[in-house]
Amino acid sequence: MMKVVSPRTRSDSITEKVFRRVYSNFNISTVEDEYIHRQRSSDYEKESRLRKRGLEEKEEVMEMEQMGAERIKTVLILMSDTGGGHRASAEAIRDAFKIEFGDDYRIIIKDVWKEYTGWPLNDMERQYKFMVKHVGLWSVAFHGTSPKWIHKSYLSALAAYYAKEIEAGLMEYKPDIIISVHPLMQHIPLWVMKWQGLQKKVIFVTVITDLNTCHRTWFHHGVSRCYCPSKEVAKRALVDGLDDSQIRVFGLPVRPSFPRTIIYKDELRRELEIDLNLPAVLLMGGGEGMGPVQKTALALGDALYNSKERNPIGQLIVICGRNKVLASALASHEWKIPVKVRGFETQMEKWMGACDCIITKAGPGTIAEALICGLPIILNDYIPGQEKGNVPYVVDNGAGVFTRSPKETAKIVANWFSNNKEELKKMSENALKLAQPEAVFDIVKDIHHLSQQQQQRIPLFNDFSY
Ligand SMILES: CCCCC/C=C\C/C=C\CCCCCCCC(=O)OC[C@H](CO)OC(=O)CCCCCCC/C=C\C/C=C\CCCCC
Ligand SMILES: O=c1ccn([C@@H]2O[C@H](COP(=O)(O)OP(=O)(O)O[C@H]3O[C@H](CO)[C@H](O)[C@H](O)[C@H]3O)[C@@H](O)[C@H]2O)c(=O)[nH]1
Repeated sequence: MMKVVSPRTRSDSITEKVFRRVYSNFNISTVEDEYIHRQRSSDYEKESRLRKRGLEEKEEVMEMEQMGAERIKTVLILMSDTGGGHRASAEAIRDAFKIEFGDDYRIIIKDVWKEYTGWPLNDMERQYKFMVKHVGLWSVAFHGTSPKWIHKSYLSALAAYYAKEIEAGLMEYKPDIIISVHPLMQHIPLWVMKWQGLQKKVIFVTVITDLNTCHRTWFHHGVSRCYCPSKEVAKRALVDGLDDSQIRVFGLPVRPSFPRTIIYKDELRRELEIDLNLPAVLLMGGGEGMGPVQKTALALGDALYNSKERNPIGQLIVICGRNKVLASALASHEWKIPVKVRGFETQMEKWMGACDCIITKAGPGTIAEALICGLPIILNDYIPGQEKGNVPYVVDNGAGVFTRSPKETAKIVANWFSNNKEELKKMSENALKLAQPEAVFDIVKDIHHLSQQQQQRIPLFNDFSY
């Protein structure tokens, strides 16, 4: 039973103000009842004092109504550093919330599994890294866990085992909205929320960060929304039984710094100390520096050097991500062309903006960012399973080519930089056509809309339900 705040026990605490807002009708009538009662039995002075209080109370209720509308909402984004893609999307969503809604939302990005649970959930980064290094193992794990009964039974066992820890992790921040940007972060939190009776009170949405052949763990029927980056993924969601009303297709969320960086190539090159006149190719392999990066760099070192005229026809930028072994091997090599070897970069939009084309494994984040920058893409590898479908996504849309051969890759770049500039230009135009720079803004606006609808149905639950 809720406590009724009488005028005599009035307090200025926000909780009570909000409380009184929710129960305003009850509260006002209590004030009036008391006023009438006292009017009958007491002297004039008391009567006028109470009347004044009653007016104050009504004013306060109006003030509280305004406060309620403006109350800061908490958004918890669930992700894991299995690769760099999930964090990049989480940060994109955080930044877009900030740009669109200022301080109306408090955004928290967390790997709740890592911080609150035990093995195997708290060790996914290492397991993922190990499995994708042994692609056969990853392929078996990815496809072997595709049937619902397999991943559901395993995940439900983990949810039951870690229910208390996960509940503590999720509820520490009292989120109004939970956004999952990871394939293994639907089932467990939704089950735990159901057990705690919070399912109707906390909005739960999934933002899928794979462009095509994604894992089925992304699709959970209990979500308010499932944001799909492409029509292909939306089709899979429908086949998996999600309702049309749950699905939205806006594109993959990319950090707003990408569309918002005005690309003055010369200025970026000056800032990054890159040669102003030579065409530049960017070589990378996701957040972990995966794929045939080293061999490709060496092949480019040869192919971009005109040995007859003894001058380079292009330059190379290699971003090794967290792969320190790769970075030190490349840094110690002697190059005939200008080469920059970098580790994990936090301003990828600048490096992409300064280059003319990109070579990468088929990571969805890198692809979506490169498209926004209008970079023709050479895909030189893909992780079986979730990245396989990214190859036709790029190639069939004329935004790039696929080859696993480092020599072939180097030849294509040398050709683009010398005889075939037209093809490079055409592919750049196709890349820009495929880009969806507004996706992340469309996603946060839709979540905001959901949250407003929720507030109308269950006003300000957050102050009372946890
Ligand atoms: C024996 C049955 C095992 C069923 C396992 C089902 C679900 C696993 C859930 C939690 C375990 C935590 C281990 C996580 C390993 C890291 C996976 C990861 O984080 O992948 C991230 C990656 C994108 O960044 O995710 C995906 O693209 C899709 C996720 C695919 C889930 C695959 C999980 C496989 C884990 C262990 C299974 C090992 C062998 C399975 C062999 C099954 C043969 C029937
Ligand atoms: O130095 C670096 C290197 C990379 N990045 C960023 O890291 C992200 C890499 O993401 P990708 O999706 O290209 O690839 P990852 O392999 O790192 O991502 C992982 O998550 C993805 C989902 O988002 C896919 O599931 C993918 O298969 C999986 O390996 C990109 O945003 C890229 O800009 C940096 O910020 N700095």
